[in-house]
Amino acid sequence: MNDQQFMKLALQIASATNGRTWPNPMVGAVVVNNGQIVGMGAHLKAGEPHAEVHALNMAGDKALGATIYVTLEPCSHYGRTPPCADRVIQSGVSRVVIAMLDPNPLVAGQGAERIRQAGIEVVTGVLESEARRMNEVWLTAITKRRPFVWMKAAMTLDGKIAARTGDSKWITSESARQEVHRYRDQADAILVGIGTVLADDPQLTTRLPEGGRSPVRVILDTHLRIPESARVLGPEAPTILVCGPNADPAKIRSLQSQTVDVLQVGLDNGKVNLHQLLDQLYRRQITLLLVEGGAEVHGSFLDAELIDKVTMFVAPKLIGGTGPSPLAGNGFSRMSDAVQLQNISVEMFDNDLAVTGYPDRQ
Ligand SMILES: Nc1c(/N=C/[C@H](O)[C@H](O)[C@H](O)COP(=O)(O)O)[nH]c(=O)[nH]c1=O
Ligand SMILES: Nc1c(N[C@@H]2O[C@H](COP(=O)(O)O)[C@@H](O)[C@H]2O)[nH]c(=O)[nH]c1=O
Ligand SMILES: [Zn+2]
Repeated sequence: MNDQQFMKLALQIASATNGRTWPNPMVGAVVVNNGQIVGMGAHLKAGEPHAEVHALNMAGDKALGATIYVTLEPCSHYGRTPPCADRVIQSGVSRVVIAMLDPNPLVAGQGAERIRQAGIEVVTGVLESEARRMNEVWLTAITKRRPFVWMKAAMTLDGKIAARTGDSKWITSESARQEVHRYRDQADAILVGIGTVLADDPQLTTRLPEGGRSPVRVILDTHLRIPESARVLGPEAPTILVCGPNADPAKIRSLQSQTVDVLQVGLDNGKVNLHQLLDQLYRRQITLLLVEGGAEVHGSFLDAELIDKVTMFVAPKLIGGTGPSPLAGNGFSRMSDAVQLQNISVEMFDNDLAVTGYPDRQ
């Protein structure tokens, strides 16, 4: 096997920890001596040992003269764990192959430099784009200091998220909706607007055959119109109600509970300031925010240029009429100003399409 194949293995081990290492990145490491794998490991949970440490512990003295493949530059700082760069140097490996440098300002090339200074050969950029894509969430969070925003919507072929009566059950198939629960299982938080709560009374929990973890529920509700009976106020997952500065204090107190928090943020012409909201959510260590609608919320995230990834489910059915489309808000006046999506992928769930893309940011 060559460098790319061993790095591919390290990436596969890392991606198996999807959604569980936050607010840390997913990282995998493989130690190879004379073409034989002598150690491998992944970072399993923030605060626990890093991938390199697991792999080098497994290799033991077989690390001597070996090559270590790691999907992220060995760290060089004392966070919740000691620096991997030192561990790598002590291990006796003679070559370090890195997929991507670590943009965390605490590391940012210093790890690789320290290893080079110790006279060890360092190669970088092997399967770099795969490594960046795998940690797209963490990369956005660590560089932009806000959660990665993943917009998910579902519409009929004629572009509606509900009938003109508001009825929306169901647009997509059971298997497409199950895929959405796998997104929720990965997400740290899920966000909807009060309109969706009033229309659908959603639970917004993760309900997979194998269980899954329910994200924090974030409800944009500027004037706290949410009824006390709303299912999202239940105890099965934490809920953050986001309202404006002049919401009724009595209502705030009546809504607060063991699992319900009320977060007041500033308003931008009558709507929640999304930059302030994301800053507050980031402070709560939320790095992947799944935005599930409705149209006004999606439109305001688009207007604020805060969408990092889009998945649109398209069901091959026609509802007709003047029902709502997936994105409202201000939008753009010219088609040439439309947000162009890149790195498009299309999946099918029964007859439903799931189109995923990334807004192309110049
Ligand atoms: N109506 C449809 C969707 N509707 C999405 C709305 O957010 C809806 O309120 C929630 O999905 C309901 O959440 P919960 O199941 O109660 O946790 N989303 C979809 O992907 N397909 C559809 O057909
Ligand atoms: N998970 C991971 C790294 N994560 C890096 O270290 C930071 C977290 O440090 P700590 O708080 O000590 O866990 C994280 O933000 C990222 O920059 N580095 C690595 O060498 N290998 C790993 O497996
Ligand atoms: Zn480390």
